[in-house]
Amino acid sequence: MSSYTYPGSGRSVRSRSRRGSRASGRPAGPSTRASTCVEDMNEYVVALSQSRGNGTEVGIAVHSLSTGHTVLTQVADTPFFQKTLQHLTLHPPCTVLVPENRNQAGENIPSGTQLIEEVEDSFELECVTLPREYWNREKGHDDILRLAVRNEVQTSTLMAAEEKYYALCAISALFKFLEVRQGLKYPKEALKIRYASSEGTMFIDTDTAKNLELVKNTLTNTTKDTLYGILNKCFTPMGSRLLRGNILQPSNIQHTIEGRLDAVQELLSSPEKLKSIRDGLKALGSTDLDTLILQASRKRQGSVSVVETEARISILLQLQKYIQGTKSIQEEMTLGKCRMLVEIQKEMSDPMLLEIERKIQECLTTDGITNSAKRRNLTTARLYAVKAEFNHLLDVARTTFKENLDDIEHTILTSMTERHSLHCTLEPVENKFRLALKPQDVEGRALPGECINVQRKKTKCVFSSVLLQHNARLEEAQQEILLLSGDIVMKLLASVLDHISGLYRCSDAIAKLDVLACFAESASDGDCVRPMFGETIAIKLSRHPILDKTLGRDDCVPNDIYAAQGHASFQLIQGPNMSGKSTFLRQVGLLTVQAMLGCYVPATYANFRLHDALLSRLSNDDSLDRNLSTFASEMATSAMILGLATPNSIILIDELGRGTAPLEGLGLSHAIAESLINRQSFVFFTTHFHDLATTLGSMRGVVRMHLRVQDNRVEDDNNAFSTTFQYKVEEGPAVIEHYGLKLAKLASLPADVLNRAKEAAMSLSELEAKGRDSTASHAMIKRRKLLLERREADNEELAQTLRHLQRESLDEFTKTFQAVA
Ligand SMILES: Nc1ncnc2c1ncn2[C@@H]1O[C@H](COP(=O)(O)OP(=O)(O)OP(=O)(O)O)[C@@H](O)[C@H]1O
Repeated sequence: MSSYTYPGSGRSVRSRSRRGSRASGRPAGPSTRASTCVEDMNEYVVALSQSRGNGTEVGIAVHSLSTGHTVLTQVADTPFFQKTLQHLTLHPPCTVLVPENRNQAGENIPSGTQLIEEVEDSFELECVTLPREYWNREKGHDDILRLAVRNEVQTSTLMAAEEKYYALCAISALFKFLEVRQGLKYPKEALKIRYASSEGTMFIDTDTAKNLELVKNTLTNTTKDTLYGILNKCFTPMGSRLLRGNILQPSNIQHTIEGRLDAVQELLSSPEKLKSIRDGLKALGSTDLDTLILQASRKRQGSVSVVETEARISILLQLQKYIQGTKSIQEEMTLGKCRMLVEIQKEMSDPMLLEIERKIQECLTTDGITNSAKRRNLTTARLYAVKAEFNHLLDVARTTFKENLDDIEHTILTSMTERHSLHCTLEPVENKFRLALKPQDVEGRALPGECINVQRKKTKCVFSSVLLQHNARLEEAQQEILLLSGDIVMKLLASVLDHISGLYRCSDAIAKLDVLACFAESASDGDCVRPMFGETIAIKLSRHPILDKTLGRDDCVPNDIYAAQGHASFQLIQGPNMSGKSTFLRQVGLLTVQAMLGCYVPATYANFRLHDALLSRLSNDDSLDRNLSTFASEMATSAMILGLATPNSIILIDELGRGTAPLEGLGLSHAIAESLINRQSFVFFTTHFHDLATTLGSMRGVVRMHLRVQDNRVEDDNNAFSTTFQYKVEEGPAVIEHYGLKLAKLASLPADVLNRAKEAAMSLSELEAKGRDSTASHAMIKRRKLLLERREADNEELAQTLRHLQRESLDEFTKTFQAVA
């Protein structure tokens, strides 16, 4: 068991080696290493509040440090906390807060130790404990009231969180931590806080997200060659964020998905419109509107110093530019017919945005201090950022300033020319002025004594003058202007933020539009088809979405996929090593996610089901880095799958039972498969166990498939042969035997080793065949004996036994018949 130190509130709770901690403790949980991607930069502060005792109710509050977005939720979790981990994968944490508890001796101990272990192992961080009094339901409720932007989202958040005790506790601890420990004080009603329900989404456990490489390439630790990487053609950070969230938690509500598909179809039908919209989005640049809104909220209060005023003006001008940018996009959308595009257009033309634009336009000059061409004239820009005639007092101060400036210009410049023949110019710098001369005017020449702070540069010589320094009136007037401007800008920002909900709505709308336009763009450059949804999975000539891009369309072999409730829910897939089994499984998973995002898929026809969960046991999650044995990991993942699988789940299992003795592996694989068949989940199951095909083959719902391989056999004493992998999935059992040996030959294993391996394999096959015969005769003897014994038993029991034996014999007959055929 891991050793913890209990150093008191707010300090790390763990002082153990992460590796190996599980090996000595409870059974290993499924690998849950998070699938974060580089862009996320783990920027979320997360608070977790778990029900006491054996319950697994977990309240989660997450807060983005860059956008201020706060999401709370409460989940009834599995024993290994997959749902909590999935939520954290969506919001990669930099800090995780947990409540501290006291044991009988009055010492502080972290509560929910198992949850803490899972989180620490998955996200490679150490949780931070906070005193119990921070975790307060009422305070959580008040925080939402105090900090959330007042709009319909706040109302629905309060309603949804009303009965969620642990979620409210978590949010109260979160804000207490941010305010007290981090000194982050948010102004009232400035944050986007929402309650997220997992209802209406497909659950994807963290292992599956990782193994399908949905958002992170495990080899390169980037988004390259991931589903996110190939789909993400978004221009805005909000769009990319939304896309990533949707990939990790796709919708399973048909209305929502069809709405997106309608929008994509409409954009696809008008390439010019799509291009103009994407050009408009591109012009918005990489500015993160959510971050900008948060910065604006933070600047709502504070000093009116020059630096602060400058920052406020910069934010206001960026907001104005953003709103103007959205206008051009709206114009392109006026012809929108489908529901979602109409809604987006409505959100983007929110009257609040026009009001914000009007207010900024009325007050500020647009070519203010953000204009880089004028940066050298910063002081002047600062002084004239607020428009003339906007404020009478400001106009008066400016007139005084101008008079002083003219006066100085006249006195000093004239005096310099007349007395020293130096033709100076006046140059504003920071909050003061200085004089400047061209280098050739001062070359080899000493400057008069009244010139001080002389700096000779390549392009000019700058200096100050005693006269200039003593001009207090000029500085006074300048300060007056800056103070008045600061006050005006502060009020302007506050009045702009009265419309903060309009800004947040606009940000959401831009994100949605960006994602839809990116789906349309992806669909426009390839043979993709609009997916449909029904009771069966039927996909014609589908391509692996990532291989399609990386290998190229010509080299990516298309495959049909079919599964249906009842007669074909369990696909048992066999084939030699390297024949493409794992790739096929991943293809099924990726296409399912892609379709449920509302995205066209690479196929010629596609019908999907809407699933409640996508679960998997794929072969590259052996978690060596977590000191888990392959077998322990397999069993834990299988337990998780069996715990969550329903008839609406889609499950991908790749070569189960490899990590233990073959017979045990076969037995476990059979039992797990049988359980999934009985649940009627849609399962794609690859295996190297030939016997599994025999034991499962006759069960209702099982369809046997194989990956076609062309065996170019010229088998002689030298084992000369070659195998062509065709990556084509076909119905029926696999036909090539000892393909492992053939692949080993291709890998240039020494000939003597190969020959020995072949001999051993042949002998084992013979032994196995003999064993099967003797087992069969043994079973027959047992059956006869049983029949004799049953003669004495009551008639019904006898009838049942006979029926059972009849079924068994029939099955065996069918199998023999199929084998002979
Ligand atoms: N449909 C396809 N089109 C093109 N190439 C493919 C296709 N399917 C698989 N491949 C290629 O074949 C290689 C082997 O595929 P994969 O790993 O899926 O085989 P496998 O049967 O699972 O092998 P093993 O049993 O050894 O794990 C992959 O590297 C992949 O690039």
